[in-house]
Amino acid sequence: MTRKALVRRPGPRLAEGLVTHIDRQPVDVDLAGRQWQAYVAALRDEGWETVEVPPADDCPDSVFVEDTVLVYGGLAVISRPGADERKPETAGTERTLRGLGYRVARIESPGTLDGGDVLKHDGTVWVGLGGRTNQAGVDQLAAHLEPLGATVIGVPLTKVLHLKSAVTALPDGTVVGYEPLVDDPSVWPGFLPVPEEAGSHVVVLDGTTVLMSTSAPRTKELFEARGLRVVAVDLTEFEKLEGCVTCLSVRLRG
Ligand SMILES: NC(=O)NCCC[C@H](N)C(=O)O
Repeated sequence: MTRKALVRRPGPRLAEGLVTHIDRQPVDVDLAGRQWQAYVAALRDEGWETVEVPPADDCPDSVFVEDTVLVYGGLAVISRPGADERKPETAGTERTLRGLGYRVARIESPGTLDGGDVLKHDGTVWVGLGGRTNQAGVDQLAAHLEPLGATVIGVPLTKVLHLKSAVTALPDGTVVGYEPLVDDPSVWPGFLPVPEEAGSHVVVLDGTTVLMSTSAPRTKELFEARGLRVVAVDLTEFEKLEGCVTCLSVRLRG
């Protein structure tokens, strides 16, 4: 299996990125650049080839490349971000994925969808319906993915920015989240509560390894006790903008 990850380097306006559910804190753009380099290095060290999407420096939030697309098998569904400021970010992602040979579909108006609202595991696709993604966006995504065998399920989301700000899945499919921020944990049988908000966010690197933030040391121990290997990176400057470990890349498992 080839493992590639799309990334997009942070632009000079990063500190102006959107904040919705948390208070704005000053972002150190130089430190963010170093944290991004370390994130990319961690992916490479774990055997992922990283592919840079061309910068979109007019868009402060462009580093959060996950929001611009949803990839399922050989299909790239280009998103239509719920925040108008972020809509121009999708063009570069589309060019890059076409260049890699992906078929392309698009979420069209009046639909909106952010990639961060989409959690996939084993043919099931949960989509957070809240601030950034609307029902038309979910319906369009379902129309694109159901012919490929996926089951698409809309999930209410009110407490955080994106579904994957609340929950992600471990390699075995166990959905993890910080309960105070999850609207309805009963959506996922076997839901595993974690003790820290940043512990909700994992990127699956392989069948036994996850990437997560150093901001969740107790959750790291919990995952290690379950037999997982955890690679941890500092993401403080992106966390100040409601970003997390998932949103800085798009994982392509070819
Ligand atoms: N998928 C993600 O979790 N994306 C984070 C996006 C954060 C950005 N400041 C935004 O509000 O759109």
